[in-house]
Amino acid sequence: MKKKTNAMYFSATDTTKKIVSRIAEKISENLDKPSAVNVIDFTLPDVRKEPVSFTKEDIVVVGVPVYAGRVPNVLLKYLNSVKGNDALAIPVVVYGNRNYDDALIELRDILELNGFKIVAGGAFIGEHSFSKMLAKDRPDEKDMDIASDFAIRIYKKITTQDNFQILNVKGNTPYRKYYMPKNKDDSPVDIRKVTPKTNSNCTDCKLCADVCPMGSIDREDVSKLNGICIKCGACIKKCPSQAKFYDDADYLRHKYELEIDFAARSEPELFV
Ligand SMILES: Cc1cc2nc3c(=O)[nH]c(=O)nc-3n(C[C@H](O)[C@H](O)[C@H](O)COP(=O)(O)O)c2cc1C
Repeated sequence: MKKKTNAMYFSATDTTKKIVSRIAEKISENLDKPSAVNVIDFTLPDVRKEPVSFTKEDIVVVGVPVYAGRVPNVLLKYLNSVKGNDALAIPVVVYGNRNYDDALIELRDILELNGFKIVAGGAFIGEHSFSKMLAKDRPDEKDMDIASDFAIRIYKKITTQDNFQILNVKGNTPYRKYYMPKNKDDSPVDIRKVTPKTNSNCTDCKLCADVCPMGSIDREDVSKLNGICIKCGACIKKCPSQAKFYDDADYLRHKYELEIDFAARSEPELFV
């Protein structure tokens, strides 16, 4: 089969990257003439300035993390600009063990509207961006095995079918509103304005500025922000000196509540 496999993802703390890469590699391995997977990692802002288009020879595994139960809104402009031209697509969302709500159905719809044919979709679990406890170290080996089996089912579907009808996935239409955390009085709180602080462990290595998906961390003074913070966790989790942290009371309360309320393990859900 003359198809080219692509892994396309946004992944601030690498959980989405792991799942999407495994699925794409396994599909590619199973093709008659496996070629290296083409990677489009659109985590950093410069990559999102480049136009992307595919052809009907492409299979594209597209992954995003779930933010507030939806596709991260900061990615909508870029995702809407990708041209499918009848390429086959596999939408994948990765969430932090709370819920993926309407993220998968939203990603499916975006890709479909962009001219992709949807073969299958999946929701996987990754360590929560806000926490080192919630879904700790996921995706783990069990998740990766499920991703591999999913890829084999996708490969079989692609090789036995050429007409892809609308794929049913879990989620509501119209989509529900962006999920909002609650404060101690049970009122919704907006944590969008929360920004990371920098402590004296900082060695000024600039890694945080390099990995910020919004390009917001000032390279001259890494304790300053020149743009928005999406709370993606990249600067916090990737800092080699544990110099970045959040101290906002509502944010910390939300993180603690998630760790307690969603401690029970969720499993991936696949739609083929
Ligand atoms: C702003 C924000 C909102 C999030 N909202 C949700 C959510 O609604 N449900 C959930 O289970 N996880 C949520 N998460 C956690 C991420 O979906 C999860 O940790 C994911 O694995 C991160 O992917 P990445 O490692 O590729 O960045 C959220 C994370 C962030 C940063």
